[in-house]
Amino acid sequence: MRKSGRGEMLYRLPHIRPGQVVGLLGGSFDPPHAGHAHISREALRRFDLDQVWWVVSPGNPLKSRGPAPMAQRIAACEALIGHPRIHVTDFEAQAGTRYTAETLATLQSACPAVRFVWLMGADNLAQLDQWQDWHDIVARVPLGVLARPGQRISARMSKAARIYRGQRIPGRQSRALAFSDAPAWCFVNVPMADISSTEIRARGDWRGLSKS
Ligand SMILES: Nc1ncnc2c1ncn2[C@@H]1O[C@H](COP(=O)(O)OP(=O)(O)OP(=O)(O)O)[C@@H](O)[C@H]1O
Ligand SMILES: O=C(O)c1ccc[n+]([C@@H]2O[C@H](COP(=O)([O-])O)[C@@H](O)[C@H]2O)c1
Repeated sequence: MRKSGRGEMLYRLPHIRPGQVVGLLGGSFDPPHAGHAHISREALRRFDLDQVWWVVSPGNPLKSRGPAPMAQRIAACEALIGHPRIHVTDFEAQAGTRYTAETLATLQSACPAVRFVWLMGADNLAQLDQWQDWHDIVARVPLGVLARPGQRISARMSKAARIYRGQRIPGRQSRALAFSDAPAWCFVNVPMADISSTEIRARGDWRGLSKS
């Protein structure tokens, strides 16, 4: 990250044109897996996005276990993706943000002409009310929620889903989400990929250098 002549922060970000729509998939990616790639491809199509950015988190504020080093996770994401409209960013490390509300505020001021949608699996919607300033997140960007095995009911019954039930866009209108004013959210019933980073770590297939 550098400063421009006028003192603005200049971040290294994937190339994007004014007016385009970016879906942000925040995650630990410890490690990245086919489920991340699958929901990103589905999100591009179902929410009519121009790009998806994988926002690799320096560390989820709700997880006590530290992830593998950032450089290792970024390299694994880049090796896995192989899609021209899905990109990886270490934006949170550059900006020094950890909480999503802060990340979104910083990103929106860095890219005022870009439309952002926050993407998440259904498990994250179920926990959203525990995130810092979560009402601010919902007020800032539309939320695109993708089905995840075993999480459909908990997501639908979640506090966030109940409080914002009037702002839900039906799945059949998912292509309207990005151009809807926040608060707006949409749950899409995509084919599900039964895979998680936890399972891969448990199998010992990821030589993360993380501390437990
Ligand atoms: N198989 C999947 N189906 C749907 N959503 C998923 C899937 N895997 C990950 N996601 C979503 O991707 C985002 C980033 O997930 P994350 O990097 O934490 O992977 P994870 O597999 O959930 O990891 P862990 O098992 O360590 O919690 C989250 O919004 C999560 O809900
Ligand atoms: O802002 C918060 O309080 C917050 C709490 C939990 C998770 N998040 C974000 O949610 C995304 C998914 O996290 P994870 O670890 O489940 O992959 C990632 O971008 C985290 O930074 C954010």
